[in-house]
Order: sequence, then C-alpha cells, then structure tokens
Amino acid sequence: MTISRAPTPDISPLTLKDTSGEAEAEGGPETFVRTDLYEERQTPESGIGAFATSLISSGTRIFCEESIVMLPDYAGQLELHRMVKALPDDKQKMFWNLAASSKPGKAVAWIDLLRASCGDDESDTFNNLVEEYERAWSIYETNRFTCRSLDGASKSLGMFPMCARINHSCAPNVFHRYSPSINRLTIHALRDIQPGEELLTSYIDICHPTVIRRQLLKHWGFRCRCTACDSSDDEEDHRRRRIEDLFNKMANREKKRERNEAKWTEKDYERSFANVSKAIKLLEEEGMEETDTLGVVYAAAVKLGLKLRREEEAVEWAQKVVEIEVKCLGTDSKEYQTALQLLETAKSARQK
Ligand SMILES: C[S@@+](CC[C@H](N)C(=O)[O-])C[C@H]1O[C@@H](n2cnc3c(N)ncnc32)[C@H](O)[C@@H]1O
Repeated sequence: MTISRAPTPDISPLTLKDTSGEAEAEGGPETFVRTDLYEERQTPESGIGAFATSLISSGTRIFCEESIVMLPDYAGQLELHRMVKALPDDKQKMFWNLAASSKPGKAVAWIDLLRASCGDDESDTFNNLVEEYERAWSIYETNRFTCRSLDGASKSLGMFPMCARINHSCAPNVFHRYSPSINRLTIHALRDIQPGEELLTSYIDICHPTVIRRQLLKHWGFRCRCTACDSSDDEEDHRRRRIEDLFNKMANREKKRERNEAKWTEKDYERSFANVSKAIKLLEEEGMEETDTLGVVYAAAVKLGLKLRREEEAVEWAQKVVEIEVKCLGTDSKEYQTALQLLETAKSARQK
C-alpha cells in the first residue's frame, strides 16, 4: 500500500534543518488500536472493512501499530517467506489471514533459487511450497505500507495487520503514514466520523485524475466506487487534473530556482506563489482541505511568503500547517516538529 501524499514541492534551500529525528526512537510508544471506536466487518464487495462503532472526532489517533514484517523495498519472495516463518505463531496466523489480491508476477528467478536450495526437487511437495511462497507474496503486495526513514533516504515496506483491514477511497476519512520517529504506522481521523461509517484511507495519491487512479488501483484488483470516482461531475476531475498540473509546475519552478537562485527575482517568486495560491484554492474546492496535502502546499506558501515579505500571512499559513500536522500525524511526528520550526521562523521574520 503506497502512502498517499501529493508530490512534495522540493524547496530544499528554503527548508529548515530537521533536528527532530536525530534521536530516532528505539522502541517507540505503546502499540494501540482503538477497538473501542471501530470493529472489523465483512462488506458486500470489498472483503473485510473497519467501521466506526461510536463517534470518532477529527484528529483522533485510531491506530498506532508496530510492524510484524519490515523488509527493504528490493527484498523478494525468499526473504519474505523466511521472515514470515520466523514469526511467533499468533503473528504468522495474522499474516496468513490477510487478504491476497495481487496475481503472481512474471519474474520466476526466485523459483530456480528455491529449487536449488531444495536439491532440485520436482515433487508435489515442492509445487505446494511454491504456492505457499506465491500466496505470501500476494498477501505482502496487497497489504504492505511504504515506510520511509527519517531522512527520507531509504524506503522499506512494512506489514501492519490491524491497519491492513482499512479499505480504500479516493475521498478518504482517515489518514495513514509510517512515522519513523516512533517506528509505528499511525492512522488519524481526518474529520468527525459517525457511527456506522466505514474507515477509508487512500492507497494512492488522491491528486491524480480518475483515469490514473483507476490504473494505479489495478494493483489491488478492484475498481473504486467512491464519490470521486463515480461522480458524473467533470468539474471535479478537471480540478484534480489542475491540482496535479500545479504540483508539477511548482516542482519544476523550484528546480529552476535552485539552478539559478542568484538571478531569481521578486517577480519569479510571485509567479511561484501564484501556483501555490491556485493549488490551495483548488484543494479547498475539491474538499481536500481535510488531508495533509494541503499542509504541504501551505508550507510552500509560508516559505515563498517569507521571500515576498508577506510575514503576517506567512504566520497564519504556518499555523495552518501546524494544525494539519497535529490532526494527520500527531505531535510525536517529524512533520509536526518541522511545522513548529516553520511557525517560529515566520514569527521571528514578522518581528523584524
Ligand atoms: C489492504 S486490503 C484491505 C482489507 C481487505 N478488504 C481485507 O479483507 O482484508 C486491500 C484489499 O481490499 C479490497 N479493497 C480495498 N478497498 C476496496 C474498495 N474501495 N473497493 C473494493 N475492494 C477494496 C481489495 O481486494 C484490496 O486488494
């Protein structure tokens, strides 16, 4: 399951130093899952899902789960199987009970390696073993979450069996992310969720237009029927297309600025800022003001606002970033610490 996040505009020269992660938590906080707030239930078309059993207020942390399997993104079938077999019985049972939707891949080199390690066995026992490896891989591909390191340099894939029961929507009501500072996957409510509502997260970047989202979701073997996908409103799709375009423009302009910082004029910053303002407006119109994508864009607005001497507004936007990060990721996240630093920078620029 890929973490959904809008393409982050890379404005590294303006980025503040992140000191929050220097002491990466060794054990992290207690693992908890708020089973007092939701229950797992069979759905008619999407397998098992998680449903609120009482009102869940916006910003509530519903899951703070530790992985049972964590592998580098280049690991293959043999490493996964070895890791699963090394789990205690109760965790192995949890693993094998998860959904398996992906089809076996075309790459079969791992089967030759397995055969070699089994002494060139061609028996039914070997064929059954291959099937077991394939099933493990399918479970892994269906349920894994992307886990980035604190500096973002490395990527692992983790299995979090309770969180894995959350189905997908392109108009999600919860937000998931692996938090390296606490070594847990957290899931927070993006808005108030009423009893009986299904908890739905997005497996993909929700800023893509419908045709791309459909293509990406084929990995999980279903066609999404959420309000965004089934809407007959072309305007909605047009807005998501525009949002994606704006993100690309923002990133491209930033790369240009990095290459040519000395010659970058106020007018250039104004142009970059215009893209950011349009993105904020469109995200709000598209009802995405509840996701952390808006936090990413507001953070870009703060940094550009400071360059344009718009300190008063920069403080307001930075406050929004802090609120969004608390809601989506909590105060123990690296993103929250970075947002606090951004707010401090904006406040001190305002005082000057
Ligand atoms: C991570 S699992 C989610 C939990 C899963 N429903 C279960 O029974 O364990 C992902 C799988 O759930 C199903 N799924 C998730 N969201 C869905 C949706 N919006 N519509 C249909 N199926 C969905 C697909 O089979 C997908 O491969």
